[in-house]
Amino acid sequence: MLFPHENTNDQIYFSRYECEHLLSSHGLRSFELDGHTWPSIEHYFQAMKFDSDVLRERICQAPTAEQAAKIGSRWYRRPKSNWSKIQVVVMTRAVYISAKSHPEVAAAILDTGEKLLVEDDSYDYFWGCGRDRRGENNYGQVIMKVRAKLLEEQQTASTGE
Ligand SMILES: Nc1c(N[C@@H]2O[C@H](COP(=O)(O)O)[C@@H](O)[C@H]2O)[nH]c(=O)[nH]c1=O
Repeated sequence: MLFPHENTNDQIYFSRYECEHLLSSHGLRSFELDGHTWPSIEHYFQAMKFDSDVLRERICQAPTAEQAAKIGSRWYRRPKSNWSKIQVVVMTRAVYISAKSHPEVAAAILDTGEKLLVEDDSYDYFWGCGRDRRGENNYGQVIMKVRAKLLEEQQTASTGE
């Protein structure tokens, strides 16, 4: 059986929905960004789909990331027109700021070393790897991008540059 996650020496499979996992976007670890306090990465990401302050505020107030995702779901309302172009950058910002606000998140990301990080979602071929593992894995890519930046910052700090 392929699922659940197959972790090996060089790859880590994880789910962004597992709130307790430090690489998850659903964990309730608040951070400040763009003048608001966001309860989770998912809250910020969903709110940024829309220009309406009312809708953003509603998403920000959702008690769980799952509820924030439901309000922002493309099944209910269409995101702003440039969303598909900016969504990965928005997610990257949220993951980076979350890591800078929560040392345990930064440590968990850095702890993955050079391993390939794969968001394990049978249904999502965009953020995850999809059922056949051929998906784009954009969420895994985002975490790896943030990991490279955190590592660079750590190395700069230790060499005193
Ligand atoms: N964002 C995206 C997809 N996202 C799909 O829609 C679901 C909700 O998306 P999101 O709002 O991004 O979390 C997500 O779980 C995934 O299945 N799919 C695609 O082909 N292309 C995209 O650009």
